[in-house]
Amino acid sequence: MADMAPGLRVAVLGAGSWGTALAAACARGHATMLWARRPELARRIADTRENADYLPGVALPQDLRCTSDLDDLFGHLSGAERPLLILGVPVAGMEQACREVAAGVVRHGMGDLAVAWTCKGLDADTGRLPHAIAEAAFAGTAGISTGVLSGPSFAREVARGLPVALTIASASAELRGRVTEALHGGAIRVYGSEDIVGVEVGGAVKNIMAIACGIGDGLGMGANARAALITRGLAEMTRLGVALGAQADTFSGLTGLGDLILTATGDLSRNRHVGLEIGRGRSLDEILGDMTQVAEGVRCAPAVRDLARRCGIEMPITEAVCAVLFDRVPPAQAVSRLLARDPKVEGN
Ligand SMILES: NC(=O)c1ccc[n+]([C@@H]2O[C@H](COP(=O)([O-])OP(=O)(O)OC[C@H]3O[C@@H](n4cnc5c(N)ncnc54)[C@H](O)[C@@H]3O)[C@@H](O)[C@H]2O)c1
Ligand SMILES: O=P(O)(O)OC[C@H](O)CO
Repeated sequence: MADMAPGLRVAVLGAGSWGTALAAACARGHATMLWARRPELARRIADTRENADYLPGVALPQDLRCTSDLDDLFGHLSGAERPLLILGVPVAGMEQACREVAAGVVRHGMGDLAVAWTCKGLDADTGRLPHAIAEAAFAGTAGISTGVLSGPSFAREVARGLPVALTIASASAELRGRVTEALHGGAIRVYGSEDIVGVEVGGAVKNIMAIACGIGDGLGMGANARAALITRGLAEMTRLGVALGAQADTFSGLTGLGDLILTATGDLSRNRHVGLEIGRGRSLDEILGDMTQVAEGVRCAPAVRDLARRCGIEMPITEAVCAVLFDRVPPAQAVSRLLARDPKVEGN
């Protein structure tokens, strides 16, 4: 196919709901290849033009190529003037994906590759943000520039061509330019940022707040409680982010408040769904057992809580979510504990 921007070629690693939606969006203007971990899924997508496991009912562009062979993916990218690789894997797959990327770059002798990840969370074992995982995995491999793509975006809506605004954060203007060219246009707007830490902290913490709001709604706590959780959740997110070096105003943008509102109130959210079901009285094991897609906030909540404790940052809603999910504290009791905290000055 003819590229709208000659020289830009895109690959997406990870054929879950978000990777598939992004690959479909990129394929409308640029030569794009999607990599699925399971060969059987890659074959089915190529044959049927549908990812029935993750985006059933969505017709994928005819031009989108699909593979399960990483060498196909790097072959597709390595001949390009301006190659862009988008990582569509969850945070649990980030380290392995980055290692595969570093090995592929070396194997294919690539001197330039822009890599943008899309996961929203932090490493459940180490508390590292995604950029720290990438930095470690890419150390010693020349030519890789990096960034994080985030913002309020349900995959299913993007796949249907509904309007969305995203943010690409990177120190590299060239990388921000490639991601913008790959996605901006039609129903998609892409904004740039240099605040990688702020964008990553927003993405990780909003999932926990969506679980909290889901719990509140599942308990029937009402709209006032939901607004309070969103607002105080934003305060928690901002405190942690600023302590880690983020800019405070990033949290009033798309990847902070924007994504928090979407995920905490939108019923397409998997994290909100977990909270709703907990509030209605189901157990976490039962809920997760019924889900085929990832709810990043569940694994991420204890890591955020522990990181905040190490930084001396108060995150009472995050603490409450962890207590309900993992310490068997009844949701109503966790709410009572939150309400019983000492009065304080707003803004702190
Ligand atoms: N779905 C959305 O609306 C959306 C939007 C923006 C960002 N995100 C973020 O994108 C990331 C991916 O989410 P998703 O919605 O596509 O998830 P998903 O559950 O739909 O799909 C996950 C994909 O990653 C693969 N995967 C799972 N664990 C893996 C591992 N350990 N190593 C390699 N691959 C692995 C799965 O096979 C699957 O292809 C998450 O961090 C999510 O928060 C999702
Ligand atoms: O379904 P969730 O809760 O993972 O949210 C999806 C996106 O992150 C919303 O921006």
